[in-house]
Amino acid sequence: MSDEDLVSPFAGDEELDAEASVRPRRLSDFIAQHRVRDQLELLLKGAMGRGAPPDHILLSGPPGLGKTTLANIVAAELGTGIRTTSGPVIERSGDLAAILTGLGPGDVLFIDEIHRIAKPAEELLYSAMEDFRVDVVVGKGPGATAIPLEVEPFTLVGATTRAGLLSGPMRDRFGFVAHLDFYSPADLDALLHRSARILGVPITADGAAEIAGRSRGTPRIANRLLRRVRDYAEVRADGVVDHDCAREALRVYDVDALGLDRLDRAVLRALIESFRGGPVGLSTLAVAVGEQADTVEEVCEPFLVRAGLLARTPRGRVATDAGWHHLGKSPPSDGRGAVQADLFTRDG
Ligand SMILES: Nc1ncnc2c1ncn2[C@@H]1O[C@H](COP(=O)(O)OP(=O)(O)OP(=O)(O)O)[C@@H](O)[C@H]1O
Ligand SMILES: [Mg+2]
Repeated sequence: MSDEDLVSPFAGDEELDAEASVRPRRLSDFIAQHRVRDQLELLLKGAMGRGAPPDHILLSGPPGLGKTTLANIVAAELGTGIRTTSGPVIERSGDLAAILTGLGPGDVLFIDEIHRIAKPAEELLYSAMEDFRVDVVVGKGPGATAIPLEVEPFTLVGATTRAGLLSGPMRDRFGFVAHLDFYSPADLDALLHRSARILGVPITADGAAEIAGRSRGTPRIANRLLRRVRDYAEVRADGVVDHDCAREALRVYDVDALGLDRLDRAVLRALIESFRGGPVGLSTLAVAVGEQADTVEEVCEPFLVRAGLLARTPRGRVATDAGWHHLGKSPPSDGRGAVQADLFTRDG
């Protein structure tokens, strides 16, 4: 992963091992998200008390907030096996039928990116979820016959970053839907102390706070920044992650006080310096920073909008007052920058 991607919410290929070492295994280790944790605990304990698998569970929320972690925790709490697959991998309904009929009683089937499952497989999943049986069609044309197969009672845990793309019938078949929200700096602070303890990295309260504030509300980013700051602490300092060390390390990696990286700042700077705060169209803005419009829209903008620095208006992108202040500049006195970040989140 390049340092450009240091604040990306997506996991890099070589990052999974590093993540596994600090991934919470039980509900009691899962930091924050108290509402979801509470509800899940009731759901799981209730089901265990009855000796039946719990309702199917849908976990939705942005990348890096703990969906895969929770899916594994569900199986650990239930004491069952877990079979993991993902929507894009299941191309044919036969693939899914094989997975379903291979499940042991009470197992958890985790389907990541469930909104990307192919339609025929999705339909097969409906009957499996509802009646614990699937009809496998053998042969083609008029001679095709449907062979009903039993599936052991199981719990489907689906994860999606795009709950809106899930079909209605699919969503209706989940008895429990949990939406994960971004974490507060205090939550990330607790998370960083936990990770540091597991990694054996000495960390001070203000060191953790410094990293937490730059982690964009995302555990994956907090853990990643911790790993980079640890490198710095071990190579250039005395090994302790304290405030100065965290600040210096993140300066080296170009992650600023709000968690913006170089490209995020370039977008904001172009908007303010080249277009006087906007409004300006997405493609024009993208050309100004020498990036693809898609990259600007999908990688930079969501966080700039969430941080209240940029707004999408029907006439184009606009820097908010906070955006001007973040670059150490005063917004224009005509109040153009005063647009509320949350007023126009629709695309412009
Ligand atoms: N509540 C939490 N407490 C402690 N660590 C967490 C928590 N949530 C997430 N993490 C850590 O953050 C990392 C990313 O979490 P996870 O892989 O579960 O995210 P995800 O929602 O599945 O992301 P994606 O959408 O990219 O699949 C994990 O390594 C895990 O250690
Ligand atoms: Mg995941």
